Amino acid sequence: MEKLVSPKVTKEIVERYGFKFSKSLGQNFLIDENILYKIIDGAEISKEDGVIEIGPGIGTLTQVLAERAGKVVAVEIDKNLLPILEETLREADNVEVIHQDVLKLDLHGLIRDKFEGKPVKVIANLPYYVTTPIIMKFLEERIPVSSMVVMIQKEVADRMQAKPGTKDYGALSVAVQYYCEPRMITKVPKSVFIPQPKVESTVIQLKVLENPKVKVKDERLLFDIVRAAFGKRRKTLLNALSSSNLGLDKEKIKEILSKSNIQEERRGETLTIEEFAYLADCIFAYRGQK
Ligand SMILES: C[S@@+](CC[C@H](N)C(=O)[O-])C[C@H]1O[C@@H](n2cnc3c(N)ncnc32)[C@H](O)[C@@H]1O
Repeated sequence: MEKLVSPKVTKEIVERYGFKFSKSLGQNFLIDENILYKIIDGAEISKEDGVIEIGPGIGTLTQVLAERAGKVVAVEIDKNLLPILEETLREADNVEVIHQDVLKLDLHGLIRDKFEGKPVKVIANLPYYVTTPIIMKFLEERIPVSSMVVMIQKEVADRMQAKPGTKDYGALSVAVQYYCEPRMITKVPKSVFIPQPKVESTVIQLKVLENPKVKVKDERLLFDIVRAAFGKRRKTLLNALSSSNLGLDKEKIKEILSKSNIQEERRGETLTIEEFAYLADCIFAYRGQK
C-alpha cells in the first residue's frame, strides 16, 4: 500500500470516496511525512508495545504504527471513514478499528481484552474540540498506559507544560503534571494538514508517572483547592479560597495558610504542586479535627 501521508494520496482517497471533512469532529488530516515520523519516533514504540490510536482518520499514522507496534487498536467515531480504513489498512493484520466515541469507551475493559498484558501507549493526532477531556479521561480513570504522544493545539500544550508563576500556568498544568511528565517533541505549523486548522499545533509526550507526583490524603480536595485558587486568578490565595465553596471562613484560611508556610497574599498561580498538596493536607487535617 502506498504511503498515505502526502497531499496527493490523501486528496485522491478523500475524493474517490466522496468524503466530506467534518469541522465539528476536528478532522484535519496529516499530510507531512517529517511530522509523522516525529510523532512515531517520539512515541518510542517497539513490537512489544500495544498502541491505542484515537481518531485514525484515513489511517495515515495507523499505517506506520502497524509496522512498528505489536498491535494497534484505532478508535474512530466517524462511520464515513470506516470503508476508507478498510481499504488503507487492508494489509495491516495487527490493526483493529473500533467504531466508537473514545469518551464513551470502557478503556480498562479494552486494554484487558485486546492487549493481553502488553505495555500500552496512546498515540494520536487529536481532534482539538475534545483534547482535554480525552487526555483527562485516560489520566483520571488511571487507564494503564505508559505514555501518550499527542498532537494538540499549541496553546493547550503550553498550558500542560507551564511552570508556576507563568501566564500559562493553571488548573490544567497542575492536573497534567500531577499524573505525568510532559515533554515537547515538536512545534507544528498549520500547513501540514488538510484542511488547515485555524491554530498552530504541538506534539507533546506525556510520560505517565507510576505514582502521582505528590501524595495527598484526599485527591478530590486537592483539585477543589486548585480550581478555587485559579478560578479567581486575580485574587490573593486568602481571598480566592475564602470566597470558594471549600466551606472555610477567612480566619480559618488565614490560620491554615500560616501553618502551611504559604503567605496569604500570594496568588494561586505561584504555587507549586507540592505547595498545593501540603495545603490540601492541612485543610484535610483541620476538617478531621472539627
Ligand atoms: C485531527 S483528525 C486526525 C486524523 C488522522 N489521525 C491524521 O492524523 O490524519 C482527528 C480524528 O479523530 C476523529 N474523532 C473525533 N472525535 C472523536 C471521538 N470522540 N472519538 C474517536 N474519534 C474521534 C475524527 O473523526 C478524525 O478522524
